[in-house]
Amino acid sequence: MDATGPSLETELNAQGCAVLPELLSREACAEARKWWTEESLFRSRVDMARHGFGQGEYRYFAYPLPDRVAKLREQLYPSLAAIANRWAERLGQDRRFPESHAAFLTECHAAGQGRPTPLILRYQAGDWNALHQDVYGDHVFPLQVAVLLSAPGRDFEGGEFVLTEQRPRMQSRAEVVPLAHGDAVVFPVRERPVRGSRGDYRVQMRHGVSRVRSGLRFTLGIIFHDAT
Ligand SMILES: O=C(O)CCC(=O)C(=O)O
Ligand SMILES: [Fe+2]
Repeated sequence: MDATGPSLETELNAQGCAVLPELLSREACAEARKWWTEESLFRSRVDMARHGFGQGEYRYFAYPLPDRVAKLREQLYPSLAAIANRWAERLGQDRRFPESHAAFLTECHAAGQGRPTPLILRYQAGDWNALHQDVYGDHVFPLQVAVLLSAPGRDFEGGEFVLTEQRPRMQSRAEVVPLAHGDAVVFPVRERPVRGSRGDYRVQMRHGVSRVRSGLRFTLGIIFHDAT
C-alpha cells in the first residue's frame, strides 16, 4: 500500500492519473474473479448494451462488501482525500473531504446515497465500455480506482483502459493507460484542475475501455461515494 503514500499526488501524470503497480497479487486477483458467480455478493447486475453503456456486464456489490474490497476502499481513501481537498481548493470549491472513508460515507448516507458502488466488470470478446463518468448523486468523491484482475496478452487481447480529457474550447485528448495483471489505475471521476497561465481551470474527464478483441477481462472498480 506504499504507493498510496504522500507521494501519490506527485505521481499523478499529465492526465491526472497514476498506476499503482500490482496492488493485488495474482492470488488475490483469482479470488476476486471467482466472486463473479457468487450471486449473494451483489445487489444488482447491469447489461451494458441494454443501457447504451457499451457491451459487457457489471455487478455492484451489496453491503457488507467482501473484506478485501472494504479494506481497499478504506485504505486507499486517505491519501486520495488529501489530493481531493487540494483539487477542491484550487477549483474554488468549499467542499472538503473528511480524513476517513467512514466519515465520508456517513455524509453520503445522510444525503440519501446509501447503496454501495464498488463493482466487478466482465468483458468478453467484442465487449467494451463507453466513455463515462461514475457520478451517482450530489456527493462525488473526485478520484476512483480500477484494478485489472486479468492478465493482458494471456487472458485477453485489446481492452485498454482509456481516459479522455476535455479542456474548455478544445478538442478532446485521449490517453491509454497500460495496466499489467493486478495493477490499479487512480483517475479523476469527473473533473480536475489544470494549471493555466491565469490560474487553475477545470477539465472534464471521462474513462472507458476499448474493445476486447479476444478472451475475458475482469476489473474491480472502487468508487468512494455511494449511490442514491
Ligand atoms: O474496466 C475498466 O477498466 C473500467 C471500469 C470502470 O469503468 C470503473 O471501474 O469505473
Ligand atoms: Fe467507470
